[in-house]
Amino acid sequence: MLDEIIDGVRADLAERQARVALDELKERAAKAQPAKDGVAALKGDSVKVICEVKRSSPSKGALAAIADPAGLAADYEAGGAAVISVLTEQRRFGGSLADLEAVRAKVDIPVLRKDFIVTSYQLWEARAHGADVILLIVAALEQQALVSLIERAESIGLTPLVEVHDEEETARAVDAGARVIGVNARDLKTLQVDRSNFARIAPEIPDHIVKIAESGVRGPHDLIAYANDGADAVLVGESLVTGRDPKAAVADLVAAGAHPALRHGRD
Ligand SMILES: O=C(O)c1ccccc1NCC(=O)[C@H](O)[C@H](O)COP(=O)(O)O
Repeated sequence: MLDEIIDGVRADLAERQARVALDELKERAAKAQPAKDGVAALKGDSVKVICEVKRSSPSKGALAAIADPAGLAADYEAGGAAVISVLTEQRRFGGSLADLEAVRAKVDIPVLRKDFIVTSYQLWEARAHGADVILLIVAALEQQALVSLIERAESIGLTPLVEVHDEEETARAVDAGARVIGVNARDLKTLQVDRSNFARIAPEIPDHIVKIAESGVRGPHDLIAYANDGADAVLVGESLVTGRDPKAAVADLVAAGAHPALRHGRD
């Protein structure tokens, strides 16, 4: 699945690279408002909530039309989201850089470009379109590429969220210098969600690194379970975009994440 997605990403990327020169992106990035600090947004007494703009997915197909991604992001922000995640991959997730730019223009909190990043060109694209945080998927990158993308992202002000699925990828993320690691519960081969991944892998992540539990959060009970296993933040897509009231759903998650009982061990 990952290879198939990345083949499509590379084809779309080649088309954009033929249209937009790297120097032009760098000029746009220089004019963008300075990147917000993703690490600061994800740390604190409470468990933070990253809310995703997600139209469709390989595992579920169409989820929600989302005619107004910026309006949805504004609802997420009003509900108390710490970061907005915008899927910009087009073929499987129905996203775009235009979505990223619209969301950036609407909200004040950091925005994550969630995509399958394989070259530094995509980092400049992310910055030029207003992203503050970018996703790097360990399974999609050789170690040298991972190290250099983390360094390049940091050098242009982006916070890399480094995504892992198992212990080996976690060791690679730590060695590469990740400051934020996301453990994705969704297996990239079977697309099945196994929430117990986080509890197994979190102890391998050093304390100074921000820990994010990604995928499969259906409501406050899943946030609480992830928090009890050491999550500093959760990343939520499907349950928010398919629910009736995203703002209220985010507020419920944020309230659960702020419960004093979860503070034990986080101070
Ligand atoms: O969502 C998928 O089907 C998927 C398949 C292959 C690679 C990535 C995929 N999703 C990206 C994500 O990581 C999720 O959108 C994100 O963690 C939110 O998950 P959820 O709350 O379960 O929608």
